[in-house]
Amino acid sequence: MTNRNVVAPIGKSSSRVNNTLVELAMSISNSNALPRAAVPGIMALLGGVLGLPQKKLLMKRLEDGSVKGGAKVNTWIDSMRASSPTRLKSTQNQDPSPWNLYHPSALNMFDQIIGESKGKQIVTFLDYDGTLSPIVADPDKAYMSKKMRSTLKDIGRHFPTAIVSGRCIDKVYSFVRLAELYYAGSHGMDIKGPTNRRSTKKGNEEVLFQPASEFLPMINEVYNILVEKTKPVSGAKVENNKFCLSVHFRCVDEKNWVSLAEQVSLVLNDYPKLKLTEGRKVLEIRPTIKWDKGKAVEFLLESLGYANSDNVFPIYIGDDRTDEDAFKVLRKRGQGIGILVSKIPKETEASYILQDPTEVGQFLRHLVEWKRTSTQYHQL
Ligand SMILES: O=P(O)(O)OC[C@H]1O[C@H](O[C@H]2O[C@H](CO)[C@@H](O)[C@H](O)[C@H]2O)[C@H](O)[C@@H](O)[C@@H]1O
Repeated sequence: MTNRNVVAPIGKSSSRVNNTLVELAMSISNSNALPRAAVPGIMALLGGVLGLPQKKLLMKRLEDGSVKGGAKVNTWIDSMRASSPTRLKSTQNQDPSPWNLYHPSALNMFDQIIGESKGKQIVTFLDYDGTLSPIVADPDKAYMSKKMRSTLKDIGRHFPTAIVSGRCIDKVYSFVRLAELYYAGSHGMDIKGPTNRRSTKKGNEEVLFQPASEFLPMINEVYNILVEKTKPVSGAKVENNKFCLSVHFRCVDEKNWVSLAEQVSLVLNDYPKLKLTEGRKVLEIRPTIKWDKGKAVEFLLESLGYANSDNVFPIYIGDDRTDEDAFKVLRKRGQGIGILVSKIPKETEASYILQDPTEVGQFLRHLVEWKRTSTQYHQL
């Protein structure tokens, strides 16, 4: 094939073809299916068929983002894979590895944890997906079990309790349906307090804090763009979490992950005020404000009157990278404990481990039982 066969006549269609070639060149450079050594040759070949303006465009795009973007896209994908590996190797029933030694099971260490909390008010902070509900393919069907809900009801009766989620509050509330709890949705950017069940049909309406409200129009705009751009990718799903968005990869064939991530990257190039974090087979887009689940925990502790108190023992349970911000806050305060929900070793600021939502349920029921018994003992 000669260059002449590829280059379209001068005019609009020529520039369209050449712009497509620029996109193609970027996809090739970003692709991790090709050996890196092959990329310069292919780029040179495509460079040969492009007109000068497109060459300049290609050079510029490659310089200020796309090759860099390629590395970025691959990092996102590696990170998503690491957060949710397909083949899970349980950490239980293995020889104790250093990771198991440094991050023991919160169930095995229950008595020690309770000992540490002595004389202090326990406050529980619970992530939703992967912590209270098992990970499922369809994010709209991530229901909690009846048993978990009744455990959560008991937990809320005995301890101030907040659900801290990447989801929008309405969605997470529709799964939990407990008006007596605090909710920090959109990664803590939407905080609401308990409400009197009779005063509102919907449940939680008491807004405490919304630090990203000015981003609402931008988030909606990006949501609409992403829905359009990702339509051709089979299995891709964009979820509007009010102050942030999730692009789901779970049902997308892995060979299409790079091109889906590239689409997201291209859209985000036009929105420097938004940033991206990686979760479990999901890319999460949110405002670049300095607010996260950790800040939400601090805000809630302050609202509960424990800003500078030594008499509080927060327990934060979560499974995701975004929960690390909360684990860090507890470490920094030197108060309470972080519990990571994971079957595999992960880098974490949490002190203890629970394997899955079933173990989370067991741990929470132990807490309820302990509280009931100790209250009865004090009443004697
Ligand atoms: O902070 P979280 O409550 O853990 O929210 C993080 C994301 O959770 C949801 O996605 C995850 O769970 C889905 C249902 O099990 C699963 O299909 C998806 O692959 C997981 O990433 C939620 O849908 C996202 O919007 C949240 O950002």
